[in-house]
Amino acid sequence: MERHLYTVAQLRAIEQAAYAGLAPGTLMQRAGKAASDFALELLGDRRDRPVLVLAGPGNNGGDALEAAANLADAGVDATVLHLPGRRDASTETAAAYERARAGSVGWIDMLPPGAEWGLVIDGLFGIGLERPVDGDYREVVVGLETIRCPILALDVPSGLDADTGAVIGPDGIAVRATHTITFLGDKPGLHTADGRDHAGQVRVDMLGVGSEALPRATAQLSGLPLFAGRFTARRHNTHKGSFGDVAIIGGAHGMAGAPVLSARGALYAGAGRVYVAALNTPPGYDSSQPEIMFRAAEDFDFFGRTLVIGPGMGDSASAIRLLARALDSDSPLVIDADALNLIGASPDLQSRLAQRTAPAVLTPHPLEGARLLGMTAAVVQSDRLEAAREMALRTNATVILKGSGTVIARPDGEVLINPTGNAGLATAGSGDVLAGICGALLAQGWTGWEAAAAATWIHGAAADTLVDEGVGPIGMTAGELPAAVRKVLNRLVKDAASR
Ligand SMILES: NC(=O)C1=CN([C@@H]2O[C@H](COP(=O)(O)OP(=O)(O)OC[C@H]3O[C@@H](n4cnc5c(N)ncnc54)[C@H](O)[C@@H]3O)[C@@H](O)[C@H]2O)[C@@H](O)CC1
Ligand SMILES: Nc1ncnc2c1ncn2[C@@H]1O[C@H](COP(=O)(O)OP(=O)(O)O)[C@@H](O)[C@H]1O
Ligand SMILES: [K+]
Repeated sequence: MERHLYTVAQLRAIEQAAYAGLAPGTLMQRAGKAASDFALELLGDRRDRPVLVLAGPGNNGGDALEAAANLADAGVDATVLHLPGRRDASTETAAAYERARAGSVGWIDMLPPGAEWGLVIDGLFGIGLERPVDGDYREVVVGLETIRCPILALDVPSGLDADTGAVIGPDGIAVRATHTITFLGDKPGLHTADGRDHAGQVRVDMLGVGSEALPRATAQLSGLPLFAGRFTARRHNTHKGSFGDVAIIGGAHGMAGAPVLSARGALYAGAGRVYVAALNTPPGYDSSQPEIMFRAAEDFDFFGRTLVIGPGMGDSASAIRLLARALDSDSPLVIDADALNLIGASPDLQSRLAQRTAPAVLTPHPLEGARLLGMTAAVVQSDRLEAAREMALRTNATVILKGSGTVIARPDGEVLINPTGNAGLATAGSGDVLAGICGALLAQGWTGWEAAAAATWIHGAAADTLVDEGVGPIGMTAGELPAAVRKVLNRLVKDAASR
């Protein structure tokens, strides 16, 4: 249940249904209690430090007022910066205000410059945000940028769109929280686009609402339960043919490195045999990875092989011919980089792709995705889930829309958001490695959906391991990923065996 991600429309329905069976104010009191408990946990043994509580005009502000009253009752020095707006508050929020007023909470109406806080609680706006944060609200959010203490956002960091993870407005601003406690179900916007930077660590509190009251979520956070069953120990009586052939098709003149990175990704993710089918005259061998076999792409037989097409492939007539041949083949296919751009520009290639029956996984970054959809990258980024769904529907393929909080979509509209990975991956070639890992999993018999979900998760987890070891995020290179991927994979298999 905690993996499920709900839209604002779904959350409103959950909220209404829950409301009907409870005394007025119950949900807000529960939200306030969950928030103050988390705040006390974050303060730890620094409970003597003052806490600033930002309370906005709506029910998110009501949650904040409940939390402030609870903290004051617990002996914490809690100060509320109250920005109630012009509309009347809801009955619950008005009650929360009265409660906070009656207690020992302090009140201010602007951020005192230079004040130091042990914790800030952001209850300006939640899922009711209607427009960019401006005026006094904006001033407060700007003021928070210089405050050095944990910031706990209630429900959603104020200014962030809970559905998309985009900061609202062309020149928008949103609170950058270190932690978010989110109510009645997790939200996609906390995990993709700007979401990861603004939400920090996310905790979900269902406010006592049981899973029977929840609608079916079409989005969820990706994670091991979705594919852990695939991690089985290798049998002894196997050979290289048991683990599939992967061929990377790419490497036009001057771009020979890209398919080699994909090939290493495939090799370290367990493919039995790995080829680079190069468009340009292939090198004899790769001295640092002599296991990779090089062939000329035009003469290469695709039959019985999993293909990763696109890395460093260019847009020559030969590239287009090879792509058409790959699309028409029965081989499982990962389509990356230049191959995506070629498909975006050709209705003929688009229809060949849509007619395939063997698995196809597309791995666009936002600009490649924009070319596929005939829009700008900014529009793709403004709603990554919708863009990925649209691409999957149009191409009849599994789509991995890369970037912070990679979105994986399939044609029936189901989406996953990947929680692993970090900005160390923002370096040339890391996408090539991802395509190779995905190819290796397809070659080992995984479905497109499982391969896409697991490849993305493992790729991100490998990067997280490297950061833990001090190898990044700054200066992490794509070439360092494959060995880390191998470690992650073997650990997963070992963990699965010991369960
Ligand atoms: N209604 C319920 O049953 C519950 C609601 N909860 C909280 O209530 C929140 C939703 O409450 P609301 O629907 O009142 O929405 P919000 O509290 O997010 O904000 C809506 C209010 O802010 C104003 N507003 C929106 N954008 C603005 C902007 N950019 N500048 C200035 N004013 C702006 C609106 O006119 C409205 O008055 C949730 O996020 C959650 O925190 C929780 O207490 C749980 C239960
Ligand atoms: N800031 C980031 N946080 C998490 N993952 C990232 C970030 N930046 C890039 N990535 C990941 O790194 C990879 C980059 O792929 P891509 O843009 O195709 O690069 P290239 O074509 O150079 O290999 C993708 O898997 C993407 O999701
Ligand atoms: K908030």
